[in-house]
Amino acid sequence: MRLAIVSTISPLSSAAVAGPGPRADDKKPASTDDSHDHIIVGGGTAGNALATRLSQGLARARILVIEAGPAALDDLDINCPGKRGSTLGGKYDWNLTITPQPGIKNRVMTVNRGKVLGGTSALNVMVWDRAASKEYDSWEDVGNKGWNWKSMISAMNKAENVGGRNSDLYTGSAGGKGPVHAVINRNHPEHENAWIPTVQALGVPANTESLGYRCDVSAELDRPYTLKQPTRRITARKEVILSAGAIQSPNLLELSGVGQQPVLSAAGIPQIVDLPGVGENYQDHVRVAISYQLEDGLTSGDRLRYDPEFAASEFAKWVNGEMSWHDGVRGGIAFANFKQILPGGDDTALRSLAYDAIGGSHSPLDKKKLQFLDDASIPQVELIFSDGYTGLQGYPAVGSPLYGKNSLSFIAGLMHPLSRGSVHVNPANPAGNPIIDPRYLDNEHDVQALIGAVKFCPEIARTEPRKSALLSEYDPGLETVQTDEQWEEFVRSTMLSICHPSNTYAMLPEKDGGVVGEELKVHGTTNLRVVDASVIPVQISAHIQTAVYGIAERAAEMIISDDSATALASQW
Ligand SMILES: Cc1cc2nc3c(=O)[nH]c(=O)nc-3n(C[C@H](O)[C@H](O)[C@H](O)COP(=O)(O)OP(=O)(O)OC[C@H]3O[C@@H](n4cnc5c(N)ncnc54)[C@H](O)[C@@H]3O)c2cc1C
Repeated sequence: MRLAIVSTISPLSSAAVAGPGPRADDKKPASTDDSHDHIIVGGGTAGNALATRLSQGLARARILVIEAGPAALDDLDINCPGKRGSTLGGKYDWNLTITPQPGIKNRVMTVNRGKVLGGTSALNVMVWDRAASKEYDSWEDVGNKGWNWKSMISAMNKAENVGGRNSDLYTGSAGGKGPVHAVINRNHPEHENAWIPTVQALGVPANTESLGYRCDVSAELDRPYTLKQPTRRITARKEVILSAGAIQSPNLLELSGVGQQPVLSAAGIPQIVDLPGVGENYQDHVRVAISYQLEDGLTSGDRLRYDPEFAASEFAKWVNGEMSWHDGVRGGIAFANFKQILPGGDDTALRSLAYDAIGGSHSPLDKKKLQFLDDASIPQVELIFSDGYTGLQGYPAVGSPLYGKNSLSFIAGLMHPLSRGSVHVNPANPAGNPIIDPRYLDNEHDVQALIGAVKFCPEIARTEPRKSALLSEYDPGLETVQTDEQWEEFVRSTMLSICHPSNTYAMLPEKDGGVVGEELKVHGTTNLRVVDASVIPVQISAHIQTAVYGIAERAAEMIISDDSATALASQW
C-alpha cells in the first residue's frame, strides 16, 4: 500500500534539501517542483543524521527534510554545554504533557521534546554511552534479523568521532571518524574526583568510555531555509520516512489512518491500515534524586546559579575557547544490577514481584525483561552523580538559608521498568497534542525496584572518599524519610523521567504488536519507513541518543542499498 502522510507544521518550520535541485543554502526552493525522492518528516536526531548520510550516498537523489521547529544553528543556549537545561520549557521545546499518573500520586509532568532543527539532540544533556551488548542482541532475538550488538556497535561507531581538545583523556576503545563529536569533559570540580573510587569501593569497576559534549545533529546539515508556505502538497517519488520522534511519529501515523480501530474511530479518522501496535509499548527510564550539601570550600556548578559574575566570566572564557565551568557536563554514571545494590545481594523479593506482574505475559518484550533479570551483565539500575542540585524542588530560592550553598545530587534510575504505556491521537482534538500515558510506577515491582535503587544513594554518600566531601543530606532529609512507607511516599511523590520515551512504534513482527519490520518499513505499506527512537524494540540500559544515531546509520545503509539495487535493475 502507498500512503499519504498527514503532517501539520507551523509557519516557523524549517526545511533542508540535499542532492540535485534546490540547495539547502537557497533562500527558498528554486523550483516549484514539489516532488522529492525521499521525504524525511522530522529534522531531529535521527532525521538529520539519516538525511546527511543519504545525501552523501545517493548523489543524484533529491532529499527533503521537513522540520516543525526553526533552525537555530548559532544559538549559544543550545551550543554551550554549560547552558544545558536552559532551553527546556522554552521556544525550542514542544512542551507536551502526560495524563495524570495514578502511580505517582496523579502528578502530571512535561514531556520535553526538541522543536528545532536537531530535535531533542539540541536540548538534551549530552550523555553519550552504550548499553550491554546482550541488550542489542535481544533486538534480533525478538525477530529482527541483523539487529544485534555487532551491527549496532559498527553503526554507532560510524556516527561518532571521539576527539577534540581533550581526547587524550579518553581511555575507551570505541569511536570512529563520524560527524558526531564526543569528548570527555576537561573541567572537573575537585569533589568529582571522589566518584570513581567510591563506586569502585562499592564493587562497580571503572569504565571511562562515557563522553559528553554538545554536538547536535543540526550542525551536520547544509544551511536550511524557512518554509514560506506551510500548507502545500509535497510528493515523495520513492518513500516517506517518519523521524518525528517517539511521541509524534505514532501520532502522525494515526492522523494518516494507520493504527488501531478504537483509537482512530474515536478521533473520526478513517482506518487505512490496521496496526494495533501504533503508539503502544511506550517505555521510559524513571528516576529519583537525593541531594547533598558539599563541605564548605568545595564549589559545584550551583555557583553558576547563585553567582552571576562568576557565571558571566566563565561564559566569556568558554566563548574564547578557554577552560571554563561552561565546558561540559560535570558528573559520572555507574550501572549496576539489583544484586549489586540490594542489601545482602538479595533480589528474590523483586524477582517475585516481576513474575507477579508479567510472568504470565506472552509478549516477547516481557519475556526479555524477565530474562534480563537472570543476566548479571545487564544493568537494571543507573546511578548518576550530578554536580549541583537536580532534585524536584529546584535550587533553593534567593533568601532561603541554603541559597548560595554548593551541592551535588545522586540520581537513581530504573533501566528496565515493567510498566508500558501509550501515546495516541487526541480524540477531542486530533490536530492537537497527543494523549501521553506512560503508566509510570503502575506495578509494585517498579515501585520497589526504584526504592531499592534510591536507597543505595545514601550508601554511596557514606562510603569514602565520597563521604568526606559531604556535609549533610538535605533532600529528602534523613529525618523525614526512614520507614518503608516513607520511602514509597518519597519515590511516588518525586519520581521524574530520564526523558527517554521509546518503543512506541516497535520494530517487531506484526503478530507481536510490532509496527515496523527489520527494514524499518511500516507493516502493510511499501513506501513508508520509521527511523527514530520509537522503533527501539527492547528498552536498553543507556541514554538512548547513541542508539538513535546507530539506527539512523543502519537505515541509511538499507535505503542506499535499496536505491542502488533499483537503479541496477532499471538498467536491464
Ligand atoms: C531533557 C532531555 C535530556 C536528554 N538527555 C540525553 C542524554 O544526555 N543522552 C542521551 O543519549 N539521550 C538524552 N535524551 C534523549 C535523546 O536526546 C532522545 O531520545 C533523542 O534525541 C530522540 O531522537 P529522535 O530522532 O527519536 O527524536 P527527536 O530528536 O526529538 O526528533 C524529532 C524531530 O521531529 C520534529 N517533528 C515532530 N513532529 C513534526 C511534524 N509534524 N512535522 C515536522 N517535524 C516534526 C521535531 O520538532 C524534532 O525536531 C534526553 C532527552 C531530553 C528530553
